[in-house]
Amino acid sequence: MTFFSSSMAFPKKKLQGLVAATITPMTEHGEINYSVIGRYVDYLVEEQGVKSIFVNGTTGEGLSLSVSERRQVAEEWVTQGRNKLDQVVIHVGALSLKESQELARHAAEIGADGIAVLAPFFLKPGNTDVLINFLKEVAAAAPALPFYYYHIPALTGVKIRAEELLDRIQEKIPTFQGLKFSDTDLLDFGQCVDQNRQRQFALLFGVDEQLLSALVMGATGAVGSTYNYLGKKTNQMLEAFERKDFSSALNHQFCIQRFINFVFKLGFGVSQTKAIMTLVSGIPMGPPRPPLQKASREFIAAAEAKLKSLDFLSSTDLKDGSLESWS
Ligand SMILES: CC(=O)N[C@@H]([C@@H](O)[C@H](O)[C@H](O)CO)[C@@H](O)CC(=O)C(=O)O
Repeated sequence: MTFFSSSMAFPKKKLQGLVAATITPMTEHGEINYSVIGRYVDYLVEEQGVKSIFVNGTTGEGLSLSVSERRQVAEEWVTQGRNKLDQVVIHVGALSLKESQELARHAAEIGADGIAVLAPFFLKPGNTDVLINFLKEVAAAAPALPFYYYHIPALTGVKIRAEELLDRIQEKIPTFQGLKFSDTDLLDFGQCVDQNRQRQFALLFGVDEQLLSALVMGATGAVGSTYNYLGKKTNQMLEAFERKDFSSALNHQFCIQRFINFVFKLGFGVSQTKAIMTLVSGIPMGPPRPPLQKASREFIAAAEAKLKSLDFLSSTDLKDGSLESWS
């Protein structure tokens, strides 16, 4: 899956376009349901036009899985995605440096296209250099894999600005390839773009409801949870933006916002993402892992009605994901 340029031992295939932050499907008993991952890959590619994935991140409940589960999930996505997906990036961040390194080595062994790491969020790095040194140790465990920093300050509580990190990380981590920027601070994001004049790094935006603003600012791609089921719609927005039809792009973004705003008011997170994906794709995603709780029937009914009213879902699209099968 990876291209090597002749002058460098380092893979340079750019991660771009929409990247789905994959859900980890589970059985009703809370075990990982590996059996549906093949179908999930086909769904992303054929129905949503999404050809790259970000595995074991926030949406994938990566930090709620054991190391052995994370390895198996990564392996299944790489295996099922072979010759179908453009890029499979594995999130290998963990509180333990050793675990993170093990996962990074494993990602390299199985032929993943890149790794991403978030800031350790319990005993936190106190400043930018300390954070970069931690990331460097992980990156060094997979010296041939592109490395991405996963910036998600609202969840990690690590408020180090991405533009400061970008400024210093390049000389410390030779495999550094870019950022996944999951924050609404467009000043910080804009300053990252401003520094990236040669466009050598991938600057991937991670707030789906604000993607158009980030595209204007210079995002080179996007990673998010809604691309699992709104990938087709978001791709239409990207196409409109590409052809400089900003009024259509804005209409698409507003339509996506109407849905996200609606579910936000009901309470939206990984559990609800699992339920919506089950509903839209017909592929059972199962419950989340505790402490997260399964989305309620009321949430599903309301989300289903909204998806239909926005034309994101027709009655004929509903398969076994419909509310009738929701227990
Ligand atoms: C906090 C959070 O889960 N953010 C999502 C967004 O895609 C988010 O679900 C979306 O913008 C709706 O708010 C992604 O940035 C997370 C992500 O890419 C991941 O699962 O690793």
